[in-house]
Amino acid sequence: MAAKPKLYYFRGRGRKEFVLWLLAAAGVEFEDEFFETREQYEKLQKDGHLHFGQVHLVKIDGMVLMQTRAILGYLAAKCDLSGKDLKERVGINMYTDGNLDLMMMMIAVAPFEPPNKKEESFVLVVKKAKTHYLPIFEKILKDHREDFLIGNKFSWADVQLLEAILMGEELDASVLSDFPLLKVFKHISNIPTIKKFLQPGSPKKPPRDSHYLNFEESNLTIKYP
Ligand SMILES: N[C@@H](CCC(=O)N[C@@H](CS)C(=O)NCC(=O)O)C(=O)O
Repeated sequence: MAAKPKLYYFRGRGRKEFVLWLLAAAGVEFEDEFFETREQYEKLQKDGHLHFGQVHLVKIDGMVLMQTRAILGYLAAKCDLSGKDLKERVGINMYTDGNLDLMMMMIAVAPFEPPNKKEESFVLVVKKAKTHYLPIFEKILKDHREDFLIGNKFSWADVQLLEAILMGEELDASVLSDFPLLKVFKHISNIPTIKKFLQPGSPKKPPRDSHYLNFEESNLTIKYP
């Protein structure tokens, strides 16, 4: 990759996290820019950079990219993590899209519930993960009989599944207890690029804390379609 991609987002775990994971797993260096104030974000809007008025935004290869799935699709293809042909690519897209639904509940829905509903919402997300999403991925691995979700090569679908598993374990350490194949799959966290990303001090963001939530709630018109 020629120049380093530059990522623009708020300081905290959100949609950009998926992009961070993908680039980190691919071993691509990037620059991580944060907005600390509403004004910095509005400046991007005023300068006409945000087509749909929202972030995140990635500058790469002379382009300014927006929209999570589009950005991820481009980066995955560029980093050779999107399968060997169109059939593998559409399989990867199906798995990653399904998985994004789960992760969005964890990072963009439950944390923003009012205090009296937050805990209940996290419990519900964990339940959904255990009863719906993880059984699906367990079955995919069982039927596919490979170390990876698609083909026999590490792909963007694997990166995202590991991300979702670790996010789930932050909420419930025993989330994988009924999923033996997912437990084995989790060993991909030993891939050197991923291992590095999981070390303290990497660009990986912690779950949204109350300070960051307060910032978002008072500064942003958060819309999560
Ligand atoms: N469809 C867009 C949604 C982007 C989005 O909802 N961005 C939020 C942060 S995750 C945002 O910019 N919120 C600020 C606002 O709307 O004022 C994508 O996938 O990138």
